[in-house]
Amino acid sequence: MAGPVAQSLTGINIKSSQNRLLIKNGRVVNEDGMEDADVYIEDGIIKQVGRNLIIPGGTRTIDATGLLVMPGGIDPHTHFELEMMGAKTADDFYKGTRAAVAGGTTTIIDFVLPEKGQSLVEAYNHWRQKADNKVCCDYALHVGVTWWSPSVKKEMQQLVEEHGINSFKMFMAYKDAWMLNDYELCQVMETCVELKALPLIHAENGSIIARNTEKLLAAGVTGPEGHALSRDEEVEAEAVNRACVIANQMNSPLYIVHVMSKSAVQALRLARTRQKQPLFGETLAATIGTDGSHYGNACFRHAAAHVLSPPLRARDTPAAIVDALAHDDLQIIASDNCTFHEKDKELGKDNFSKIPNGVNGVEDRMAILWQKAVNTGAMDPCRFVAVSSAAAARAFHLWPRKGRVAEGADADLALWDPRRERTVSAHAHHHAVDFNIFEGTHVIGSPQYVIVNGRVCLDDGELRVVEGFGKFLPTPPAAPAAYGARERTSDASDAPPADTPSPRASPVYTNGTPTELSISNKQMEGLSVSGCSTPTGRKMREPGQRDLQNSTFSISQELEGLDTKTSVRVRNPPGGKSSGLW
Ligand SMILES: NC(=O)NCCC(=O)O
Ligand SMILES: [Zn+2]
Ligand SMILES: [Zn+2]
Repeated sequence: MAGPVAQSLTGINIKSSQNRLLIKNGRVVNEDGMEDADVYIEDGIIKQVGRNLIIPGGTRTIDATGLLVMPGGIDPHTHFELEMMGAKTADDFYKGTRAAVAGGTTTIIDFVLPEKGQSLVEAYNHWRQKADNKVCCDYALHVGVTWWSPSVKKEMQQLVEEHGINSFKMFMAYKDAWMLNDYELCQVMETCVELKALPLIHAENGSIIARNTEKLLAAGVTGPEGHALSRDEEVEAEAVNRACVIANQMNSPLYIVHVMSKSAVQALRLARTRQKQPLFGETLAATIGTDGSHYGNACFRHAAAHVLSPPLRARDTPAAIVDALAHDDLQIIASDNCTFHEKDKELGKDNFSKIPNGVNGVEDRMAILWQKAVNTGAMDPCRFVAVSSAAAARAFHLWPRKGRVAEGADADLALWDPRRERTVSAHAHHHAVDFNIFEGTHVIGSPQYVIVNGRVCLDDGELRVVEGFGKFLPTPPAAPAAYGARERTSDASDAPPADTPSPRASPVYTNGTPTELSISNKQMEGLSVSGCSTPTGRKMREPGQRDLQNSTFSISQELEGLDTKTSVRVRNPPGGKSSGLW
């Protein structure tokens, strides 16, 4: 008798402590505001957010005093278990998602990349097989359109309608491998519009890169420095501009992956003034956390470890890219985690064009962003949440189930300690690879707890992930952020579908026409815009924007005198003027 009773009692205890969780005394941060509030979680879902909550007995309590309770990070760009350029990435779906969770990321979106001529659905099934039993956190998938034919078009439809895919990546680079020509890009984008899927673009001019590479090799430049020389900023910016023009002609929204240069940001900024449909810009932790000076390192291993495409840029680029993220020229930060062991990077020992492309980032993305953007004062914690989580949730139609601390949302949380100090190192990271491009970077701010679907996976600094615990997230088409913007005339029209949880507070949007919103200093007196995120990528321009950088606010109020098609929710900070953050 004693055995079964004890077992069942233990079972109850385990069940209750796993299923019920109270996070007390923390400061909840969303993209549009912060509040001191407790968070109660049951069965993987956030059930209550507020003060003086009534909580059932047997609930585990985490004291979050001094911690920021933020939505877990969403990294919309990873490559786990990818075979590329004759090598296979070091991080598989287990080690990759384990590293993600260690750094505060609770959802990743990986890329299915079919071989030329391979069925897209077959490649998708292969990716599901690789990932499903290994992921430690939830994941979704983009599918690459690496070749084109009528059968590919049919399979895109099948993937959207039957397999939960709502985004397709195209390459303007990797000539003779994944690259599509402009005519093909037009057709893929048209198909995306028909399916209400979001087209993603790797924007670099592959033909110029191929020719430059031939010339550099002929001139005896074979080392990793040749990688950057073969594809300078102009080569990226031209492709960004061309991709935007093609999207505009096809009347398509567009998402540019891994924007790496100031010139590319400038091209995006210009395009956005004329773009008819939403335009998203993604950058990488690598871009803000390091720079292209490493390509000149005499050690091949060191220089090659930094090779990715587009390449890292000049030393002034990281600060400029942080600024672009802070001011909504860019909306999202990803990692493009694509790690290769030293022996694989050596495939390009005598020819830089054969170095497998890719770096780490899924683990350190959030801490690097915090260090480079929040600790420097470029960004407030709300904007941090927007670019590291909420904006990706919106773009890929996971919002507000993901990317938000709110009743009804998935209990994916990063309990962030803004005082926790550490030095990034390959000796301490959780990647499979033995090199870290952020080696030696001192960061202040890291997660102390990470909760994945209600399970405490980083527990007071100790990593306790479970292989296969995560699940595949089907992403439906017609994300409002990509396809709903033109119809939107008020916050209400952006309401989530009936089957998704409603957020606690209305998000901030500019919407309607593709004009830039300008707010005068007079209009801004005593007011702060709530959050800085705009799902359509529309910008809020000077002088209003700067005034908003360090603001906290609570009471909603509509600004008068703005274009009637533009609805901006503003909040009056307690006491009239902006106060400190936390
Ligand atoms: N970015 C990179 O260098 N490697 C991963 C493949 C890609 O995203 O282009
Ligand atoms: Zn790419
Ligand atoms: Zn990539």
